[in-house]
Amino acid sequence: MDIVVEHLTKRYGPQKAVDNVSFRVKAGEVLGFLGPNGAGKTTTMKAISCYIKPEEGDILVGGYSIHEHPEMIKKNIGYLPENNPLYQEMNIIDFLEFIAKIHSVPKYLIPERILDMVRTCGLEGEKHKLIGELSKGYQQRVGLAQALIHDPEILILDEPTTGLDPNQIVEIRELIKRIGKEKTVILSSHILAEVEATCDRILIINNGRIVVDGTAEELRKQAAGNEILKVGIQGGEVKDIFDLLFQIETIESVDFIDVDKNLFEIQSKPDSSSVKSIFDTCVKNDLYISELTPTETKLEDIFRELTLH
Ligand SMILES: Nc1ncnc2c1ncn2[C@@H]1O[C@H](COP(=O)(O)OP(=O)(O)OP(=O)(O)O)[C@@H](O)[C@H]1O
Repeated sequence: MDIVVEHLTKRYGPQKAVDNVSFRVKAGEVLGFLGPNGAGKTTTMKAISCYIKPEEGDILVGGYSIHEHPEMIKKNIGYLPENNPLYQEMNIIDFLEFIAKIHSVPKYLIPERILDMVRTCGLEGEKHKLIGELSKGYQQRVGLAQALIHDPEILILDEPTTGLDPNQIVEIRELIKRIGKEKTVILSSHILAEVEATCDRILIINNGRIVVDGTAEELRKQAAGNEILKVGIQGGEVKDIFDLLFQIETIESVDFIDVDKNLFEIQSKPDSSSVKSIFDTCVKNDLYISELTPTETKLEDIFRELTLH
C-alpha cells in the first residue's frame, strides 16, 4: 500500500507545524523520518494515521483519502505513539485482546492473532505479567504488538527507541527490521545512526518543511562536494612541500593542519581527484607520503547543517 502525502499543512494557532509537505512512501519501503524537536514529525504521522485533520492538503493511503475514508485507512495502519501509552494495570494478553476488539478483529481470530504477536514481538517469557511490571524495552515490544494486532499493511512508529538502554535499542531495531520485511514502515527519530541502520530512505524535516529526501548514500554524495584529503608528506621542508602541492593543477586549496608534522588539508577542484598527482609529485621530488586520508562528510554534519536554521 503506497502513501502519498500532498501539500500537507497543519496549523496550531498562528504556527504552521507542517508547511506544505509532500512525499511518497512505496509499499514495502522503510522510511526514516528525521528532524529536531518540534520539526513536525509527530504532526505528520498523526495526520497519516487519521488522528488529526490538516487544514490543507490530502493524504492518500492505498488510494483512500484521509478526508473521505479515515476508517478504511485506520484499518490498514498500525500506530505506535511517541510515549507508548499502555494500560499499566493490565496483563499483556488481556491488553492485546482489548486492542484487537477495538480494531474489530473477528472474535474467532483474536487468540491466533495474540499468539502470533507474542511470538513476533518476543513476549513469550513475559506474557502473563502486568504491563506496569515490564522493563521499558518489553513495554515497547507490547507497543509494537498492539500496533500490529489487526495485521495492518502499514506501521507508523513515533520515536520507538526513546528512553531505552543500548541493548534494548538494538533489540527493538532488529525487531523493526524484521517487521519491515513484510510491512511498509514510517519511523521517526532524532538519531541519524538509527535511521541509517533501519531505513531504506531518509526524509529530513525542519520547521515543518522537508529539507532532504533520499538514501543515506545519496545524502552523503550530495553533501560531499569537492574531494578533501588529509595528507602528511615527509622528506623535505614544509614550505617547499606547500609550494609543490600548490602547483598541482587539480588542487584548489592547501591548508596546514600541523606545520611540525608536515600535515596538510588539500581540497581538489570540483569533479577531480588529486591523489595520483600528489603521489607523482612526491616521487619526483624525493618525498614520501606518511598519511593520506579522504575526509568523509559525516551524516551528523549534514543533519546539523540542514536543520540548524
Ligand atoms: N496540540 C498542539 N497544540 C499546539 N501546538 C502544537 C501541538 N502539537 C504540536 N504543536 C507544535 O507543532 C510543532 C511541531 O510539533 P511536532 O510534535 O509535530 O514535532 P516533532 O518533530 O514530532 O517534535 P519532537 O521530536 O519533539 O517530538 C511544534 O512547534 C509543537 O509545539
